[in-house]
Amino acid sequence: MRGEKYVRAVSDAHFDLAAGECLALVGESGCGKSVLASALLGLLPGNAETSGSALLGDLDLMTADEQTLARTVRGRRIGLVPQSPAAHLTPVRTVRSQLEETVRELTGVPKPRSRKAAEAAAARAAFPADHLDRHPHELSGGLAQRAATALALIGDAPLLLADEPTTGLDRDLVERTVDELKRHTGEFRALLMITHDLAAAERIADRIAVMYAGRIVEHTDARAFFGAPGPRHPYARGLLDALPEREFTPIPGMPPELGDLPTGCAFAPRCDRATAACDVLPRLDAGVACHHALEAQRA
Ligand SMILES: Nc1ncnc2c1ncn2[C@@H]1O[C@H](COP(=O)(O)OP(=O)(O)OP(=O)(O)O)[C@@H](O)[C@H]1O
Ligand code: NI
Repeated sequence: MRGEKYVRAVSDAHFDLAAGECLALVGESGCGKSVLASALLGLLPGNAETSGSALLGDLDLMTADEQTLARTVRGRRIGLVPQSPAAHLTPVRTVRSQLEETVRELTGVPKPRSRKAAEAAAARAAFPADHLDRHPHELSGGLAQRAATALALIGDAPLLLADEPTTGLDRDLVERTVDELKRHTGEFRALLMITHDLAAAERIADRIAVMYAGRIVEHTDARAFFGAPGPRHPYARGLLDALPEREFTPIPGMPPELGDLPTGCAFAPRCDRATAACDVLPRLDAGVACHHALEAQRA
């Protein structure tokens, strides 16, 4: 940023994802979820700096050049359901023409047959056929979301990256959309779903990674997280307890500024279990980045 200032949007993120698996990445607004997704696709803004590696098969996405990413990765090896579909769709062209072009480009279906294939792609994402000839600005948020999902599924990519794929959708459509993503993932593809919607995550995720202030603070089996023994990190527990169908108690305070993070645990100022030990940054160990949670586990 200007004036030699740095924003640490994502730090020490580490996870793997196998074919047939769904990992849900959850955490509140601004914690770094979309930055992580953009980094995997080589779509970070020009001033961003990255280090580390992200292997997709043998290809390191962090060091791959733009041509490789553009020609072989985006759409083909990683399908993206973008966070802001209205901004992602081309404003001056109809949904139909964008779907048809994507079908021809990614699947090699020739022009005469691309119309039918585009309609099938729309139907997969529950995008209504009678809206295909509309432009993006003529769509509601939920319809733009479905158009973006339809586009993301066309390339049959082995990894699907869905950034808030259910924003703006009603509950039954949320369920329908995540079920379709899960069905599409099947045995042979992997799904990384970024979401605020813990109910959607519970419905389809095998594993949950909880992010706070740019770090993954808990990474665990979804069944253990939503059922027993439940979340172990105090922040993750707070997220679940904040749900209306649970205790409906919000986490007090606000997340920190990522440009001005404490050296220790970033959640400590909001945590009722914080002690002097939390001045030392807890690393993710046995799936949780909290000194107290680890202690409780060892006891
Ligand atoms: N282009 C940018 N320039 C500077 N800082 C940025 C930029 N994009 C993101 N950030 C920083 O990275 C942080 C994480 O942003 P990100 O979009 O990943 O959050 P998120 O977890 O996806 O939130 P949301 O749930 O609202 O989409 C932001 O809080 C912001 O400080
Ligand atoms: Ni985001």
